[in-house]
Amino acid sequence: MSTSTATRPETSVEKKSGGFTAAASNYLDERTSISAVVKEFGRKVFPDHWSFLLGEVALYSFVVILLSGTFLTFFFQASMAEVHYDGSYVPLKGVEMSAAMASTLDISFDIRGGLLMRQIHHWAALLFVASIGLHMMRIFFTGAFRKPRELNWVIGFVLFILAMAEGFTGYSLPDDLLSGNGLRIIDGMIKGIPLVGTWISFLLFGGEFPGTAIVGRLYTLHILLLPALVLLFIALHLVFVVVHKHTQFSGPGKTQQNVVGYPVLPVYAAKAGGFFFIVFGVIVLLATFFTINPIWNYGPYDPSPVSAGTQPDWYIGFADGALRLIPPHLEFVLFDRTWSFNILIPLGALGLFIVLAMIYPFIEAWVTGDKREHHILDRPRNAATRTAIGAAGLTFYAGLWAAASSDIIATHFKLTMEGVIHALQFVVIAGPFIAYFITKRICLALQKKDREIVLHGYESGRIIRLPGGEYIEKHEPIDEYQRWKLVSYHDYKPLMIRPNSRGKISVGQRARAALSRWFFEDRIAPPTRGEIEASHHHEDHVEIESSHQNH
Ligand code: HEM
Ligand code: HEM
Repeated sequence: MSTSTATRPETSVEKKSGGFTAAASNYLDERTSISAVVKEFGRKVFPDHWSFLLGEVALYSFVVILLSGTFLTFFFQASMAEVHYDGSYVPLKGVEMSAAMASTLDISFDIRGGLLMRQIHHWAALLFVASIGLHMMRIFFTGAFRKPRELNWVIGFVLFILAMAEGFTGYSLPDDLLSGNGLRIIDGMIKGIPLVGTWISFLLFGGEFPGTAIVGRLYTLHILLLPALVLLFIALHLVFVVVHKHTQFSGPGKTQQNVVGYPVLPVYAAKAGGFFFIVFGVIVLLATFFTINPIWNYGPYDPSPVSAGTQPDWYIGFADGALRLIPPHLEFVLFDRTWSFNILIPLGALGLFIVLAMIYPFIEAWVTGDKREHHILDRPRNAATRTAIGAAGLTFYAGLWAAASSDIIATHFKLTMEGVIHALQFVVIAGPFIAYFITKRICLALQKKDREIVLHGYESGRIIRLPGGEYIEKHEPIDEYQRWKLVSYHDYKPLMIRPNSRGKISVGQRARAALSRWFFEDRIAPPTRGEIEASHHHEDHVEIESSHQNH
C-alpha cells in the first residue's frame, strides 16, 4: 500500500531559506495549507468609494467595543445586592445603592484608566449604531439590496436590531437613575400587552419590578448571548459580501460582470488597517474629551425622582418618542381588563415600520417584477420613487426621534409642551407624504438636468453672437467619462398585466400592476444613442457657425 506517498505535499527541506518569517509561514502552511486561502482572498478586488467605508466603520467600532467591554467585565459586578457606597466620589459616600452601580462608580473613579475605558465603550457603541444606520441608508438609496443581495440586507437588518438590543442592555447595567427609568418604560410596555403582559413582566424581572434579578440577566445577554449572535451574523454578512463580490457605481469599464478596484493584498489590506486605527483614534479622542453617561450626577435608581431632560441613548429615541406622541387617553377598561392602546398603537406602528424596512427588497422586487442581478449601483435620483420612499421613512423616523426630546425642545425654545407635541404629531403623520412628494420632484428635476447636460453639454458662460444677430450661450460638451456616468442606467417599465393560465386577471395582479405603474410613473427616460448623436450634429453646427464669426 504505497499510494499516499505520491500525493504528499513537498517537505520543508527545500523551503528552509528566507529567514525567520519565511520559515514560520512555511511551518504554518505545511500544516494548514493556508497559503491557498491567503492567495485566493488576497486577489479579491474591492472598489473604492467613500460610502463603502461606512460598513467598515461599523466593523471597527465593534472591535473597539469588544476590547473595551472585556476590560469592563474585569471590574463590573452584575449584582443588585444593596451596598453603601464607599469609594472616592465624596458626594455619594454612604449612599445606599446596588453593587452594580457601586462597581461602575469604582470603574469611573478608582480603577486606573477605568473612566476612559467606560467612555470608550459608550462612545464606540454610539458610533457603532450610527455607522450601521448610515451604512443601511447607503445600501438603500443606491439599491445595493437588489438581487442577489436581498438576504444580506435581512442579515444586516438583524444586526441593526441586535445592536440596539446590545445598546439597551448595556445602558441598563450600571443600575443608575437612567438605567432604571429605561427599564421601567420597558416594563410598562410589556405590561401593556393584553392578557399575558403581567406574566411576561414577572418572568423577565423575576417578580415585581424591579426585583433583584434583572441586572444579572441583562448582563448574561449583554456579554454572552448577544455578542455571540452579533459575531455570527457579522461573519455571515461578510461571507456574503465576498461571495456576491462588492457592487460598484457605474463608470467606464465597470460592468455587471466585473469589479474594478484594488486587490485586498497589499493595497486594500493596508488601507483598511490604517482606517481601523483612525476609527479607534477618533473614538479614544471622543472618550477623552467628552463625558458620556456621568452616572454620578444621576445617582442610583429610585422610582420617584425622574429628572427633567432624561434622555435615552440616541438610537432608542424613536421608540421613546412614539410613546410621547400618542394621546394618553387611549386607555379603557373592558371585560375587567385594562386595554392600553396608548402603548399598543406605538408598539404596533414601530413593529410594522421595522418589518416593512426589513422586507423592503422583496416588496420592491415584487412591484417592479425585476428578476435580474444588479451589481451596478443606482444613483438615487435615477430611482426616484425608491428615493422618495426612503425620504418618507426617514422623516417618520426623525419625527419620532425628535419627540424623544420634546421636553428639551420646549424648554430650550420657550415653547409649550403641547405645542411641541402637536407639531411633531403633524410631522410624523403628514411629514412622510410631504417628504415623498418633494423628494420625488427633486429627483425628477435632477434627471432632467442630467439629460440636458448629456444632450447639450455644460453651460460655459460664454455668450456668442450668431450672424443673424442672435445671442446664444455656448455649451461645452462633456467628456466620455462623464457621459457614461450620466446615461448608463436602465429605463425600467411598469409591469404589464397578463392573464393567468385560466385566462383571468386576478385582483392581486391588478394591484401589482397598479403599484408598478405608481413606482415608475413620471420617470424621465435616459437619452438614447440616436438623441445623443443628433445633439452632437447640432453642436458641430453651432461650432462651425461660431468659428465663422471669429474670422
Ligand atoms: C454590525 C453591523 C454591520 C457591519 C459590521 C457591516 C459591515 C459591512 C461591510 C464591511 C460591508 C462591505 C463594505 C461596504 O459596502 O460598506 C457591508 C456590505 C453590505 N451590508 Fe453591511 N454591515 C452591517 C450592517 C448592515 C445593515 C444594517 C444592512 C442593511 C439593512 C447591511 C447591508 C449590507 C449589504 C446589502 C452589503 C453589500 C453591499 C454592496 O455590495 O454594495 N449591513 N457590510
Ligand atoms: C454591540 C455591542 C455592545 C454595545 C452596543 C454595548 C453598549 C454598552 C453601553 C451603552 C454600556 C453602558 C456604559 C456606561 O456605563 O456608560 C455598556 C456597559 C457594559 N458593557 Fe457593553 N456593549 C456591547 C458589547 C459588550 C461586550 C461584547 C462586552 C464584554 C465583553 C461588554 C461589556 C460591558 C460591561 C461589563 C458593561 C458595564 C460597565 C459599565 O456600564 O461601564 N459590552 N455596554
